[in-house]
Amino acid sequence: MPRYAQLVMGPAGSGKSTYCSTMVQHAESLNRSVHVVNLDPAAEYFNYPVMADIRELIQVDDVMEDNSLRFGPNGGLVFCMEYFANNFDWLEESLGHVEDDYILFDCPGQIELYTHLPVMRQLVEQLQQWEFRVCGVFLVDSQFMVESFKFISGVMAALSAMVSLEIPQVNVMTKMDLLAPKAKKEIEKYLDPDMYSMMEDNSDTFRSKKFKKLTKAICGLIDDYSMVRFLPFDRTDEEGINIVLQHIDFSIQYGEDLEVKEPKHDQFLELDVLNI
Ligand SMILES: Nc1nc2c(ncn2[C@@H]2O[C@H](COP(=O)(O)OP(=O)(O)OP(=O)(O)O)[C@@H](O)[C@H]2O)c(=O)[nH]1
Ligand SMILES: [Mg+2]
Repeated sequence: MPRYAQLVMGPAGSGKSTYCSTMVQHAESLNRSVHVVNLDPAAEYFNYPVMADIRELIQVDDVMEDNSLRFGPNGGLVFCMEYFANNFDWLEESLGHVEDDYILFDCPGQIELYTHLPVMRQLVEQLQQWEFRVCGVFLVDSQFMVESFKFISGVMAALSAMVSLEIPQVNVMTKMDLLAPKAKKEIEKYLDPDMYSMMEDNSDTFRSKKFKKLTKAICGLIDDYSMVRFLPFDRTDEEGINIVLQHIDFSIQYGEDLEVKEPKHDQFLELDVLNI
């Protein structure tokens, strides 16, 4: 039986922990069981029940207080994640093996974890060895995406995670509920972007010819291969949340191997009441 995992990634404050708790609630309403593992050793607050918490293994504060290490918050986090990568047996023990496992991994916000450090890739490879099908879910805050240059840098961040992890990835624009109606309209063009026209709209702003050429080449590459696309995520919109979940499920073929489950006793009673 395969197991399923979402690796919830994205820059600091992009809404990863909120996404996880929203998804757990949504899954509950669909009668599906989804668990969350906190992989942020600096996490202070999240409002979902955890199946496992990396802070039981190592905490950033302890690393920073260690006089022989003398790390700041970012170096401390990288140290914690490397320690985690050397202790995957902790994760294996914490995960156990539940039937039809579907687990969300709430990852830290340091972008270097997804661009050039090996930890997340090692985690993916380890999960795959444990028979997990893993989907990357890369979140970016819609508030920072309403201008084309910011959008291009968001696209590049998502793309570097895709390239470094080599797993299916669904990119999500979060906090859509915070956008004013005008910005909401404006953002539609960024969900399925035409990079060439975006580039043309901004061609006056380039001072350097070389930079213009480089940006054009990047935009062309992304557009020609339809490499990056975003799905909107509004935590108040159940239907929208479901569309995101369906895309992810599809990418890891969730449901294809599920066995038909016997309804529980009280579900039989419900059917009786309905005369079915
Ligand atoms: N209105 C609104 N606020 C959101 C949404 N998602 C996140 N937030 C808020 O944005 C802030 C950051 O959200 P988190 O879920 O903690 O973000 P994170 O990516 O886990 O942050 P780090 O773990 O620190 O990197 C919190 O104040 C959330 O309440 C959303 O969809 N709508
Ligand atoms: Mg978080």
